[in-house]
Amino acid sequence: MNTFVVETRQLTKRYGDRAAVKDLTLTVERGEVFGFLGHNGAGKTTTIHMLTTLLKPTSGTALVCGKSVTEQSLQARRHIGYVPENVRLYDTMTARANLLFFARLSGVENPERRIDETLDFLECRDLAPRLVGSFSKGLRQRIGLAQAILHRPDVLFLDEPTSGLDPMGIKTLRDLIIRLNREFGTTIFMNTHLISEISRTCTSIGVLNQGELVFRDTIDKVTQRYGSESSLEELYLSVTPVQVKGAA
Ligand SMILES: Nc1ncnc2c1ncn2[C@@H]1O[C@H](COP(=O)(O)OP(=O)(O)OP(=O)(O)O)[C@@H](O)[C@H]1O
Repeated sequence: MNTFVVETRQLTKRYGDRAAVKDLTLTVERGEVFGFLGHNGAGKTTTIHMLTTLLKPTSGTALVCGKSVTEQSLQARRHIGYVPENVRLYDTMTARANLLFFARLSGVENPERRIDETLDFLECRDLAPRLVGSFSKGLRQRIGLAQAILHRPDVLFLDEPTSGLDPMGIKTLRDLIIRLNREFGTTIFMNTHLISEISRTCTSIGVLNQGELVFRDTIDKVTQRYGSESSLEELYLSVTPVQVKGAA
């Protein structure tokens, strides 16, 4: 049986004559916590948008749980949860009303019960009656995460999930991601530019540089070969050389 949850072949997105993502061939296996690392503008968000069916690739193919994100986007979406960098919620509604709205949109059965179970899992049932407009970034993120897993997706995509969070918020989110992976078996695909997050949370890593995949391995192998977190940083910098504008 094919164990790949994400499988891309020469996936490319061009804007004019510039490739934001170029010939990306990548697989992520079921159960992995995959960290997708790269400088600002490397093409990480563009990749996630293509994989979550939000953006049409220029060329190449991408399957999520065996479903093409272009030809079978509705089927693919059933397997996908997505937490964008800035979670979009209705500020004038309570957390529960937001979740009910999304649960009904995605056809979740017994939505009230599922919302309670999800909020309990995320240890934030107390947020349910509160207006989302009053929430800190960390609490919005938590409700965004609840929304993304209401339908129990096979794979959860997170775009820079720790951006703007304080150290406690980062730790809470990290623990939740790890629990989600261990207890629900959810495969995680996480964009980040924080090497510390990769080494603490991920089981495997891919590095994107100027739209191209320049490194892919498991964290175990990386640690065996390169040792500590500072060596991981050296590895990252060595595969993502800074391009100086105007240089030959
Ligand atoms: N709609 C668009 N039109 C033109 N260029 C775009 C568009 N969206 C993204 N790009 C360009 O594509 C490249 C990749 O952008 P992307 O947002 O995917 O990078 P990223 O790795 O997610 O960066 P960051 O960490 O800053 O979010 C950048 O050069 C960006 O300017």
